[in-house]
Amino acid sequence: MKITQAFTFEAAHCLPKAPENHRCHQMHGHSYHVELRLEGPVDPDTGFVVDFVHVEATFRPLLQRLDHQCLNQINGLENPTAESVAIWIWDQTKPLLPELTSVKVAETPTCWAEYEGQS
Ligand SMILES: Nc1nc2c(c(=O)[nH]1)N=C([C@H](O)[C@H](O)COP(=O)(O)OP(=O)(O)OP(=O)(O)O)CN2
Ligand SMILES: [Zn+2]
Repeated sequence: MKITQAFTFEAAHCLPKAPENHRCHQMHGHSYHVELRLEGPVDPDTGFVVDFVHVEATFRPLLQRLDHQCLNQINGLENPTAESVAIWIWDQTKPLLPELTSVKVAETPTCWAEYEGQS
């Protein structure tokens, strides 16, 4: 069974490795949309794969590190593409939520990166 929980945060970023004439080279902001997907058997007692309340409580401290921040100033996010934000979230969340199978990070409703580990 797959379950997904969605979160949002507001943040500024620039992409220093993009060419200077690239529109994302300059500082700008996004309303980021994050989806955490978890997979596992449904516990016959609770009816849950993992309690959404537990997922939210586990992810909240990481979300607070991102929300209303300049992502470039966060360790490991010096080049904060959607891809690198997804990997950063995965690396810190997977040890806490072993059932995690995918992290999706959308900068806009039409652009996102999805990371499933090790690629
Ligand atoms: N593969 C990637 N390509 C780009 C990334 C990325 O993270 N991974 N990021 C950007 C910029 O952050 C850019 O802001 C992305 O948004 P954009 O497509 O430009 O959409 P905007 O909302 O900023 O602009 P619109 O006016 O809505 O088009 C670029 N590429
Ligand atoms: Zn951007």
